[in-house]
Amino acid sequence: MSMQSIEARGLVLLGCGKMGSAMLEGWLAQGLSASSITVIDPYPSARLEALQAEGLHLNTPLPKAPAVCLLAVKPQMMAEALPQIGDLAKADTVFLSIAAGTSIDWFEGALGRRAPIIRAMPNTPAAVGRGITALVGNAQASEAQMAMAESLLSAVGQTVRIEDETMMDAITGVSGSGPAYVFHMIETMAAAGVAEGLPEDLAMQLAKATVAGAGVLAMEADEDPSQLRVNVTSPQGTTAAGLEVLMDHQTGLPPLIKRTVAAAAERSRELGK
Ligand SMILES: NC(=O)C1=CN([C@@H]2O[C@H](COP(=O)(O)OP(=O)(O)OC[C@H]3O[C@@H](n4cnc5c(N)ncnc54)[C@H](O)[C@@H]3O)[C@@H](O)[C@H]2O)C=CC1
Ligand SMILES: O=C(O)[C@@H]1CCC=N1
Repeated sequence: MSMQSIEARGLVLLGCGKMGSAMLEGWLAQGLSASSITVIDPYPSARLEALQAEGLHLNTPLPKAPAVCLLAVKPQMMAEALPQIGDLAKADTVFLSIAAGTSIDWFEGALGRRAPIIRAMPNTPAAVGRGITALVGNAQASEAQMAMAESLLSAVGQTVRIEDETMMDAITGVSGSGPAYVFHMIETMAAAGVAEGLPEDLAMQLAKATVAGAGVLAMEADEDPSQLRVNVTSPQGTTAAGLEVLMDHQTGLPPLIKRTVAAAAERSRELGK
């Protein structure tokens, strides 16, 4: 099964907030037609309402047997929201959850043990086709259904299949939440530039372009990120002076990022309880 079968059978999106809409924008940009998508959301955005003119179904009755139902409400809202799509558990529909923390076992309890369920953790760069999504399926999710979910998710970035669902907490801490850390890095670099005397606009332009450029270089270069770092660093130069602060094992980025990712992973574990 591929994007064509999703186009033909339809896709239901339960909850279309920040992450759901990031993925939706990515799919629309990839050519999935708005008319193949049904969104269920009690608080639709103006963008969703506008997409109705292009054929998107908003809070309408569901198609009988959509290829996939993406579950994208908050973990705390999932139990309340699921009855709206419960009937699809009798159809040959794959449930694809992106909810942090919420386990496959929990979904099997809610939707029935026979339902094909795939748990995924995407991130918001999906909106520009540069996301990364990890996914793992239950025993009922067939290879064809896993491949279908992968083709849907790979339309908005990279995908990686995992075998061990418990890795999802750490994955959430690294890549699910990770864009927020990087955005904060941009904010703090820009603020630091202002503190050094730059105008705000220029500092933000420099910070954004630097993070974006370094990200693309990290993806495209043959060298690994540590070598790319070395390449910037002239002996006794400016970067060496900066990195001495940033790489300090007590007060620098390594212990800070370790604690940051650990706190996010721990919250993911808590959400699963
Ligand atoms: N924001 C992110 O970067 C990421 C979020 N996630 C997961 O995606 C899910 C959604 O997160 P966000 O988009 O950030 O939250 P959000 O709050 O922006 O979106 C949730 C949407 O669900 C809707 N909703 C509330 N009750 C509903 C109901 N009963 N039926 C249908 N829709 C309902 C809300 O109106 C809202 O539009 C969460 O489970 C989160 O763990 C996963 C990866 C990254
Ligand atoms: O903050 C959250 O809980 C969600 C999951 C990963 C990113 N956002």
